[in-house]
Amino acid sequence: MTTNSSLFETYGTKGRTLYKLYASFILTCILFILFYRLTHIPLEHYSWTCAWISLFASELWFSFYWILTQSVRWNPNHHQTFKQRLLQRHGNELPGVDVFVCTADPVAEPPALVMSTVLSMMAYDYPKEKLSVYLSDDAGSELTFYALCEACKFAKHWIPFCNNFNVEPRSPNAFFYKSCHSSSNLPITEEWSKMKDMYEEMINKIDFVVKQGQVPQEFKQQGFSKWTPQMTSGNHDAIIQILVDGNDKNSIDIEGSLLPRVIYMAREKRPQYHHNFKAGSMNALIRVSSKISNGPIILNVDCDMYSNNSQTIKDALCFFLDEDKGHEIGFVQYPQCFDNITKNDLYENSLNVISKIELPGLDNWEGTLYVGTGCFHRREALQGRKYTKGYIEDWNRGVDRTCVESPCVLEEKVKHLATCTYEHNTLWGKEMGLRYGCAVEDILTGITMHYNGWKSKYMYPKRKGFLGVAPTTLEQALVQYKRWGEGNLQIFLSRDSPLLFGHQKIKFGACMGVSISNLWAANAFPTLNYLLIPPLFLLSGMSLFPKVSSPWFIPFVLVFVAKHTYSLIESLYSGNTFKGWWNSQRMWVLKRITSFLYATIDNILKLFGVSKLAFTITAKVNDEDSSKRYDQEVMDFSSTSSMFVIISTVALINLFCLFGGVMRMILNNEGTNDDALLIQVVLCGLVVAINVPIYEGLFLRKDKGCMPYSITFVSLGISMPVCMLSMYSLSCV
Ligand SMILES: O=c1ccn([C@@H]2O[C@H](COP(=O)(O)OP(=O)(O)O[C@H]3O[C@H](CO)[C@@H](O)[C@H](O)[C@H]3O)[C@@H](O)[C@H]2O)c(=O)[nH]1
Ligand SMILES: [Mn+2]
Repeated sequence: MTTNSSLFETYGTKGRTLYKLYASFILTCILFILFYRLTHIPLEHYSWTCAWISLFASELWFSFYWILTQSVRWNPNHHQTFKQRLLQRHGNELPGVDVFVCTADPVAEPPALVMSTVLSMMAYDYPKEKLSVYLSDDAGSELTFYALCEACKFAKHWIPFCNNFNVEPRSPNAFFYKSCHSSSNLPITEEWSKMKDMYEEMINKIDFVVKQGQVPQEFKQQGFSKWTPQMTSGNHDAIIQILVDGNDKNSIDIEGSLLPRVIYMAREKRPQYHHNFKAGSMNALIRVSSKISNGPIILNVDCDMYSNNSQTIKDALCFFLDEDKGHEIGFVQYPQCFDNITKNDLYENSLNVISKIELPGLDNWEGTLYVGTGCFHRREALQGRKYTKGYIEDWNRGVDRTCVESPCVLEEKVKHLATCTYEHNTLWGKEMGLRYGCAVEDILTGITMHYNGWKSKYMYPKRKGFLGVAPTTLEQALVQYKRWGEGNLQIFLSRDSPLLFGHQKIKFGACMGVSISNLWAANAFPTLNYLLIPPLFLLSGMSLFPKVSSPWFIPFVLVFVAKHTYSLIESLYSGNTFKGWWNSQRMWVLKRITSFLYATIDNILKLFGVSKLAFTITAKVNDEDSSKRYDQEVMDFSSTSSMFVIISTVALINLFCLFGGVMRMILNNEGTNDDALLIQVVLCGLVVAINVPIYEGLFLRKDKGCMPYSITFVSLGISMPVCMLSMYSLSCV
């Protein structure tokens, strides 16, 4: 129910009855397939029986997984916000908002890029006295600190420029790039050129310093004394620097308006203490900010995620401040969108289907995911408070700074909150703040907040709220998914598992929906099985599927055709191209047999205490050569990753089996048996078709991005004997 006093409105998706009919149809066919498998087990020889049962097991798993994916397709939710009403009602007393930006490595995450994010955050269309931007630098790098000092100077010009010309997006990097490369509505005026020159000057300075690897003495201003020569990124004191302080008369831009607060933080690092990656830095930020600005709303972004829409804060506040439902909302998540996706999305980085279908679907169950960036939190909820009926937020919460301390005094006063030992014997990382010990701390933290009784909203606005950088090589994409798959499976196996233990705490639909990603990794073995067994048996002429003439053939074909047609429609609806869908089908296979396989193995090793948690940061820049390949949508194999061995081996086995199997059928001319092998031929043929870029990388391409020779040799060395052995041993039985 919505009244015209609501600050937001929710509506479902059209055509759900049709969808439910389709789903029931698929379910019926699936049941037929499973029944067929159970009632037709071949008992002639052992290997055939085993293969049959293994396919049955895979199909059973895929069926179960498919049922999970229905939860988010049942009725995806969408929201509309009313910012005008918000301003009418709360315009004069909007809550304080603290923005947290995390960075961790000045090489993988160049300071110039991070500053564009920071500047876009500073330039939000929001009362500046209510806005504070915190940058956590896990590398404790003076290069990043230098860049931030420069960015604060530049902001004095940039923010008034944004206001005067209604600039969008407010990341200078994205803005100038976009206005040079596409038709921008802003004419190239004198101001525009002046601003661009100023921006380039700043970037050149930052890049110069980064290239030098240190800040030249003459560039050093106040604050740099905290960096000593002995300091390393993994071993240093806590550093907190208030660069722009709201109370300071000098904190104004060139037009005399107040600037938002800007704070730099590098928490203490010592080799003997685990720093808990991003979760650790977020928790330090929560504590430090509580003494400096203490905004009741926290916005968290990754260092590459700039604000693409200056109205997003107001947009998000429409949820929190809604008189009817706002009090129970713990967080509002915006989709993770990217600026560098190519037309056909070669590595399926866009997350389009997740953003357009799955997260809105989870919203319907009041339990969307916190995905680590582009998320607004209620500070109290993030700190671990449980929701209780009648809870009333104090939106005026803040820090009483009437008896003003100087920034230097304040910096020293809050330093202890960012030390290694502060959290010892506290609930931080367990029940307070972001949760520790998981590679997807964001997902786990979101789930915990739901367990604590908070609801969440997922908002996909017309103009995207945030844009970031997606991985641009195959290896980076797979490594990122390995981390995600691993962390998610760990959640599934833990006491926080929504599917196993969440029923009483959150809606069952949410338990199912969250488990889709929790169980990504578990698809590895069933998929490998399906990619290897049918082709190897095709090679030996042994059928594992019904004949074309058998009535049991029908459910197999129906499921296959209907499921893929639907996935194509869904993909097109979510904004992909046809080729993009085809690419996503390939990545679906590649991720499952590498990232998710490794993720599963790592989880097993972790159970035995062998493997330790790691966080490989995704590089946000690449060399020119590989960027060019990415822009041209040519797959990049230029590394000797063991993942590529698996990919090549599976692709080669399918190629050999298709070739050998079809040859055998032609030579033997086994008319009746051909009929029984058709599904295997088609399956194998599709796997080969999808792997064409892999074969090109192995044998045809000569550029720097082709498959390294060592990988070609090793994968040939594995796939050929496997095919020969299986042909020989299976033909003998
Ligand atoms: O020790 C660390 C490691 C990472 N980060 C920051 O965490 C963010 C995410 O790292 P990135 O390498 O870009 O990983 P992604 O896979 O792109 O990140 C997604 O997945 C992560 C969980 O695996 C979440 O933490 C992120 O918020 C989410 O965007 C970046 O800003 C990093 O600077 C830290 O602050 N400290
Ligand atoms: Mn990232």
